Amino acid sequence: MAVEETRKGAPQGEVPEDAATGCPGVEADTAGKADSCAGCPNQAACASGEAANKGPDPDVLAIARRLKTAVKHKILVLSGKGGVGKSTVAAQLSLALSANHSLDVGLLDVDVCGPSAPQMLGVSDEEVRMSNSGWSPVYVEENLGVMSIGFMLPTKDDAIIWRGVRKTGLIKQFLRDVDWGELDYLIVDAPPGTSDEHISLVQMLAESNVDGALIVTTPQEVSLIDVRKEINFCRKSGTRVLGVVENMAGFVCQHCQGCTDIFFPSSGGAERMCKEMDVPYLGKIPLDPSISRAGELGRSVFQEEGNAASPGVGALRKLVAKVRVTVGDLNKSEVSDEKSSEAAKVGNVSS
Ligand SMILES: Nc1ncnc2c1ncn2[C@@H]1O[C@H](COP(=O)(O)OP(=O)(O)OP(=O)(O)O)[C@@H](O)[C@H]1O
Repeated sequence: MAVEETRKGAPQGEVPEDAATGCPGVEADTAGKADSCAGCPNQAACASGEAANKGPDPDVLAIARRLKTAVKHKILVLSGKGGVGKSTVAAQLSLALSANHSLDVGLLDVDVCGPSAPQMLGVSDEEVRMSNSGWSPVYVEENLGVMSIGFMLPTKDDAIIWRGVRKTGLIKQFLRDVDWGELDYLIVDAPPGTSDEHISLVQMLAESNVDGALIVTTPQEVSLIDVRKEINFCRKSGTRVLGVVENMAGFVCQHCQGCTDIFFPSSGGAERMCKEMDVPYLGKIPLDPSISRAGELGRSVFQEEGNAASPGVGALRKLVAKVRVTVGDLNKSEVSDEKSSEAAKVGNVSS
């Protein structure tokens, strides 16, 4: 039915068999970019021009030249809903990886409406510089660079009131024009949801060998509903789901050690949803004051004094190791060695 409707609206021969309802046709200027293209299996091929044999989009190729081989692992950090801790996970993952001085790490914050990486990495007063080879990231450490639209706003309180096209244009520029050099990891903090910017991000990276997406949720059904959509979006766009991490899952009282579910998992939480949707579950991170304090102060939660025993830190540490195993940077035996190595606790195992 959907395909029939589609075919009525587009010139003969231009609509793929499995096209989504409202397909504008593979030759159209809006091919792969129209609202109706969201979730269509041909979206990336149409957007790149491949479906119409127009040849791939030159920007997609330019991004691939920059990132495909120079950056070993590219991980998108996604969430269905805002405020679930996506930027916190992206920032702490970057900080934890870069604690291993043999790893070069970049954090690209393309959450254009709520850029928080500069604050979470403690570099909000820095400015981005332009060089002959592109924009230079701001360096938190010698082996940790960050790029965010937050650096380009005149003041911290300025809002970005841009239409979708301009936002997606900026994301494209960030992917194409930031000179990261060689990296072991590029962590991309994406906008929440499955918005236009989000779709463009995946399209723009279509030729860059992205490892996959790490999806952050809270235990509540309101967040899980959106995560299911996010997982379906990943499937349709050919993005591997590296796993789902359940953030803010319980609060452990520092006085009595009792655990309270602040965000009640009414439908069984993320673990059950992962089983139902057949995607990896990467574990829980509790609500932990040491995590929010580290984010506020722009520091690594792993290196803050007195945090070693806090439940959130242990959970984040396990997550970092699981992510490294999932992308093939560590094997499981190296992870078990981690338990006896203090340095390895922040993912500091030679790769
Ligand atoms: N496990 C946690 N324990 C304590 N505080 C947390 C935890 N995770 C996140 N937070 C806090 O929750 C707030 C929201 O987190 P964050 O900004 O990372 O969410 P987000 O999903 O990136 O939001 P947005 O999509 O709106 O950018 C922050 O103040 C952060 O410090």
